[in-house]
Amino acid sequence: MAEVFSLRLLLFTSNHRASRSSSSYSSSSSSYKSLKSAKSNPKPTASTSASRRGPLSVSQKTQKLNLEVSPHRAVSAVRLMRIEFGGAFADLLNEKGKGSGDNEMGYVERTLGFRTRDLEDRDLRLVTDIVGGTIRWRRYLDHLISSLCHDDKTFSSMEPLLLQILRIGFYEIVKLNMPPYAVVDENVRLAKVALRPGAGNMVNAILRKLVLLKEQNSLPEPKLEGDDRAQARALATLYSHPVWMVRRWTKYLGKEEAIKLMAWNNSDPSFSLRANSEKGISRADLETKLNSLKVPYEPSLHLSDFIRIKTGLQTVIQAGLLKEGLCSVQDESAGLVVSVVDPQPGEKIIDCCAAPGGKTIYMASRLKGQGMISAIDINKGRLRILKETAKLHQVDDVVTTIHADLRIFSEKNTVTYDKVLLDAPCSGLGVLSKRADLRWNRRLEDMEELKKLQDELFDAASLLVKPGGVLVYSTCSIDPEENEERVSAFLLRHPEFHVDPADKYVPHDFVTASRFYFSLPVKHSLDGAFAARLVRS
Ligand SMILES: C[S@@+](CC[C@H](N)C(=O)[O-])C[C@H]1O[C@@H](n2cnc3c(N)ncnc32)[C@H](O)[C@@H]1O
Repeated sequence: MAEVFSLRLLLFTSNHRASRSSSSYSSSSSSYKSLKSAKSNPKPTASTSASRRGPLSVSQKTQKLNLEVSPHRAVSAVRLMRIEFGGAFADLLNEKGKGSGDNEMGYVERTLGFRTRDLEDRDLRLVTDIVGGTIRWRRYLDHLISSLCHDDKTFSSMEPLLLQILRIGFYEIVKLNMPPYAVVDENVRLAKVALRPGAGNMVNAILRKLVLLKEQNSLPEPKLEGDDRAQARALATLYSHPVWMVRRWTKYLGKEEAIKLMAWNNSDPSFSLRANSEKGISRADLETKLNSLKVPYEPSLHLSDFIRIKTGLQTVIQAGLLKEGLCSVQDESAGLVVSVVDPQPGEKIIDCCAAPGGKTIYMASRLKGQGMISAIDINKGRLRILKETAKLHQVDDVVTTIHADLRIFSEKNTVTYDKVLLDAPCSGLGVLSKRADLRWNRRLEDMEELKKLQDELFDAASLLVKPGGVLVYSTCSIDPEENEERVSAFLLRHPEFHVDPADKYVPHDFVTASRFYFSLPVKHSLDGAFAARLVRS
């Protein structure tokens, strides 16, 4: 399938002429010229176009034109809408009268005449890159866009799809350094096709201003000046994070480290794969597979069955390695939490917040068929995924799932366990490079609620530990208030527990002064994670 689709669209010829002349940019860049050998998409979009614009006159119906939009941009724009508005996305389409309210891809198909499942691998990768990058850089991009709008109202009242198209264009020009003329041309066309000619003109005017300013090296970036608050706001815009995160990290890590952390969060994430030893797949077997797929990798320095890949995850997925259960995508930082638990064959273990089961399955593989793991979670859907994965990975004989609220389960339960893992619900502040949208979904107020829940779950989990047994509290957060502070508060409430130093279970480099396990993204080039190993007297 061609990278650029020809769309047969019913529009006034005059509209088309106007739209072409309004964009003084031509897509003449060599890299884009090749994309222009578009195959025509036989699916006519006349009826969908008509439904958006009202009934067409006879002259309109007979004047069919070919327009080209790049499918990855169109799909990216609509996907960004769904991510930002979630369930409200369908209503939004109805309100604006541009869709019947079903799913995003139905909307793309009706409006633009192609289906996401028809996208080529290359386009799918572009969608991933553009969506991830545009979300990460949202605050920064919006600052630039609003600075280049006529007035504040133009920006604040901008219709959502138009804003997404502009964000994509700004991201491509400023952060991806793509050929600006091609980007302007393609995004203008997308705005015209997906919205109306006037929207295309607006995209054209704003993107052209941007290109000019970029060429003159005078982008309207915020200055790092004024008091702490003003500087935090400027940093938040420059590195595109919420202000409260900048203030928190500046407080706990210092300004320089906070900046490095934000830069890390904005970089392309790398992934680790775990060879599925439960199914008899060794790391060497996985390496052979990756070699044949031409996916570059590096063996983990810390875990014998892990491999790091910077690119090629799509290839791994498409080759069916995950579907066949030959390997799992699991960050080494999560693998090291399992090392802190140190599951041994024959042990009775309970994983208290288990779903979707990354750690449960890895722990089960370390039991080598001897022992048992009870996996509790309050979320039925996620627990179902865990159950299916256990089956796929052939560890379902040692894993039992329990759908329950841990706080209620532990009060009624009389059984105690050798080892208890509490991988607590947390802010996820250690995984922001992988979870591009998470930074915008977390609020400072969430932290207080989370800490209360973490304390309650910690107390509940402690009831399940047998005398002499082990309790591991872990998070994928780098925030001391969710980590060390929760453990200190727990130890004050529970003097029957003491710290078992993490040094025996993970490399020294990952052990804090308080003898907990801690991976820090900038230092270890992994996700952030924390684990405290406690023993009951
Ligand atoms: C950080 S995630 C666990 C990730 C999991 N350990 C893994 O490695 O794949 C936290 C989990 O806690 C569960 N949870 C939250 N509140 C709970 C409760 N009161 N009882 C049991 N599970 C709960 C959530 O549904 C979520 O699946």
